[in-house]
Amino acid sequence: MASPKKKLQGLVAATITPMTEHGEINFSVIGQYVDYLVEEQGVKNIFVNGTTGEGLSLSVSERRQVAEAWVAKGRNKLDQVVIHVGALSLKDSQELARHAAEIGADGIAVIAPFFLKPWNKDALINFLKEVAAAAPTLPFYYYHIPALTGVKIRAEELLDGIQDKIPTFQGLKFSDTDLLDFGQCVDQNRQQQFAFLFGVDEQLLSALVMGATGAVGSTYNYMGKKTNQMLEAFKRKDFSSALNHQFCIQRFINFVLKLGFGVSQTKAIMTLVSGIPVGPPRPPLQKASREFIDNAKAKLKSLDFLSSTDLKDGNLESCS
Ligand SMILES: CC(=O)N[C@@H]([C@@H](O)[C@H](O)[C@H](O)CO)[C@@H](O)CC(=O)C(=O)O
Repeated sequence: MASPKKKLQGLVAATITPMTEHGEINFSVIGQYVDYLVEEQGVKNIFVNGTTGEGLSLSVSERRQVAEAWVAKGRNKLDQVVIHVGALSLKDSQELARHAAEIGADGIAVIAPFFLKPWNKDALINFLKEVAAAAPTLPFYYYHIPALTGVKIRAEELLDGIQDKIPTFQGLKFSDTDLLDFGQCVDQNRQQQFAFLFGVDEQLLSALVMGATGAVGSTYNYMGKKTNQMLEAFKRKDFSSALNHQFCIQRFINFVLKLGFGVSQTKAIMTLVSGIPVGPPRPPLQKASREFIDNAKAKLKSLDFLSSTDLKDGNLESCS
């Protein structure tokens, strides 16, 4: 059975795939991006080619190159690099899984195929098992994101007996708000050393109470430091501080969600906060609007998430 160097825990940034204005992948900023995550955000684990990374909008060849770049630039800097290898074609998924093992990634994750869908647990397990078998030395994570895949099989049901079918299974990335399902995954698998990674950043504190061992998300790219403060407060059982941090994070996410928030807006915010030009998204997604960027910038400033001191004085909303 695959056993990772150490259990995947803490924050995992769902990396953005940097692109040029012409829609090509901008590999040249990936080294700078790794340094920014580690040095400025205190985030040492990454999840590559997932939702935020527009993995399903890249060709297989691009996905291989992106995975290679993150593994190479992250060497001796990052703790773990997990590659999302889910695809509609089992063959593509297996190729990407094999490739992740060849390049020395630390794990692979797979979403449910979402066009011709598996309609029951056995069909989904069968697909996942075939992908996992292509990389028998790598820890395998199931990426549960029913709102995007449309595959509603409960994670609790899927996890029941999963290691008998997929011996490399090491954990769950749970991107859903059903805390009953999440809690039951934790409760019913207490004897296992699985990683339970929550994927709804604005609700992470609730998931920590429910037993999450870590979190994968888009906002850890630029709010990792703030979220780490929440994790530290939770660890030392300072729940009042932890809640203040979560509320602060919620103030920002709630604000942008109301404006319309997705991968395009994540890319714009990352460029704004980090100064790393991660570029526009690839069609069918469209660039974030100027109006969104201006509003998000003002909100980030008012919450002290930007280094600028412009609006600091007398600002009641500040989270610092
Ligand atoms: C639907 C979606 O994109 N969810 C994000 C969250 O981090 C999300 O952006 C955040 O909670 C704000 O709503 C992650 O779960 C996605 C993710 O981890 C990934 O990019 O693979």
